[in-house]
Amino acid sequence: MDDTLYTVAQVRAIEAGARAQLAPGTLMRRAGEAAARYALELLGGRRDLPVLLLAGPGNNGGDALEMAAVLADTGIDATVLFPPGQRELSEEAADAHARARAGTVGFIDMLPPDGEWGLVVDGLFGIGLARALEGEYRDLAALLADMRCPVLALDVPSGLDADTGMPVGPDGIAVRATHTITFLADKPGLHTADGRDHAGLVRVEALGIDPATLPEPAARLDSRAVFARCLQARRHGSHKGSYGDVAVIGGAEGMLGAPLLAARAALYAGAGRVFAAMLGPHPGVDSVQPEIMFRTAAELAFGSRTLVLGPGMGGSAEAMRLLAQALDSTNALVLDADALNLLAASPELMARLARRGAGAVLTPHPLEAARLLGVTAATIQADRLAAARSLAERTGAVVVLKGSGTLVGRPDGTLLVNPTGNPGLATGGSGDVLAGLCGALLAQGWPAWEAAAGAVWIHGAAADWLVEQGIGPIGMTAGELPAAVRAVLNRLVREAGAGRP
Ligand SMILES: NC(=O)C1=CN([C@@H]2O[C@H](COP(=O)(O)OP(=O)(O)OC[C@H]3O[C@@H](n4cnc5c(N)ncnc54)[C@H](OP(=O)(O)O)[C@@H]3O)[C@@H](O)[C@H]2O)[C@@H](O)CC1
Ligand SMILES: Nc1ncnc2c1ncn2[C@@H]1O[C@H](COP(=O)(O)OP(=O)(O)O)[C@@H](O)[C@H]1O
Ligand SMILES: [K+]
Repeated sequence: MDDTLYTVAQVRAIEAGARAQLAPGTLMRRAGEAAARYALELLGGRRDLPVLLLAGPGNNGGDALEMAAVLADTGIDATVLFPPGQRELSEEAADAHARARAGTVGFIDMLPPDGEWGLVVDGLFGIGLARALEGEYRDLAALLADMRCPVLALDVPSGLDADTGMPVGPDGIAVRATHTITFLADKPGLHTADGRDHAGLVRVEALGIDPATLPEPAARLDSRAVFARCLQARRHGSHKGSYGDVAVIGGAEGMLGAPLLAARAALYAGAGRVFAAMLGPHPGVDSVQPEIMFRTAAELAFGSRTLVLGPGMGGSAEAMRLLAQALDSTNALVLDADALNLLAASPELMARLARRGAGAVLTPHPLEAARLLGVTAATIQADRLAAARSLAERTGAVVVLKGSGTLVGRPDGTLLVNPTGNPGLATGGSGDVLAGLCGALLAQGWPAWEAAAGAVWIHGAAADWLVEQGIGPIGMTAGELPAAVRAVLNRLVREAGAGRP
């Protein structure tokens, strides 16, 4: 699988290199042909339905014109909406325009109110969008939201920043496509922040460029390949001590649920022994999950346990002391929730974390990340990749920046964008499950990078599996995730070992 993601600047450089080797117009022709093939696939047996193509003033519009010409040649009723007042077309877009005009493509300059289409194609703007959509382009993008047919975006949904996954410009809007065919290489903004809502299903069309000639990507999609080497089948000659201990430290008064969810997730993800070390009053046993061993946090011996600090931990002096002790230890750490808020409030604790070196995974959601970087959550979301990079660099830890298209970053700048998961996870406690799962993988000997990448991917895949069974996205609960995590993890291990007797 090609999992590489390139920034707009990188794609421009790749494009320039390719152009130098090819006859003028070749890339646009290939883009139009590939998009037309995809359109036919999306139409399936309904080739009698008309296709509407919106063509903008730049080369994205040129792709749409080229595509319209190809579709018309195959007998499709293709209509191009080419808003009036277009500026001068590039030479290749002008050629595409002439080809479309020469065939049976219909041209309109306003959207008919009662038009019924089998497919609408968004070829308004691609990677050349320089400012927020305005005027008629903004109106057209908004109208596409009401289409009852598939909407195929060419290269990038118009209005979306392909680097960040956010609409371009303050108060900007972007087309919401059901499908995107993106050219030359995949782009991070199609997979994170608002990107998944705007891009829909993403297909990459390399336009004949050999992927082997591409430079090092800005980021990659998270996939099982990242953590495959850690997917080990269990040995008969093993015991609970072989799979590590996880201690979840949290649970200040009135906040027992969060550490319990993390502890259950650790258990279902295969940790040998799981402790819940509570700062506040706590029961002696979890009657649903009696395997969890309760301790009072002050009495917990860290030993060589993997520590998951933060779920429901609060901001007391004791919480701060435990965090400082954990940071000074050599134990593998997952820092979540209140542990992150304490870190954000204390330059001294941040310095200890940075001094610590490897072995810590931080799992902030955007607001926690904002506190850590001293900015707003909106600033984090405006460029999630930059935020994840900066946090990993400043803390020296592996950073998981949560939310749709979760990012996993490490201090050397390596970045993953997670493609699994769904909005069923937008429910209280799902982050606690992620922290516990990550702790269990660390306890079983996975290095921090693989544990973070694996936990994020598996957590999302578990939620996807629940949705497939009708359990969510609406009403999915965090408590349902651990068993789904277990199912996914066992499947991955089975598949990794396939072929072995
Ligand atoms: N990369 C590749 O290899 C290949 C790329 N190809 C295709 O080319 C696309 C990139 O083409 P592109 O550079 O012409 O940019 P594009 O997105 O069409 O828009 C730029 C135009 O819009 C204008 N403009 C900008 N913002 C505006 C706004 N808010 N409101 C109004 N106008 C605005 C801007 O003019 P400006 O006013 O800024 O001077 C300019 O005229 C790429 O996404 C892909 O589809 C393929 O053909 C083959 C291979
Ligand atoms: N819309 C979404 N799509 C995909 N994943 C999501 C979405 N919303 C939340 N998540 C995931 O759910 C988890 C929520 O974590 P967090 O915000 O810490 O919640 P809590 O504190 O309630 O546990 C994270 O792993 C996040 O990436
Ligand atoms: K587009």
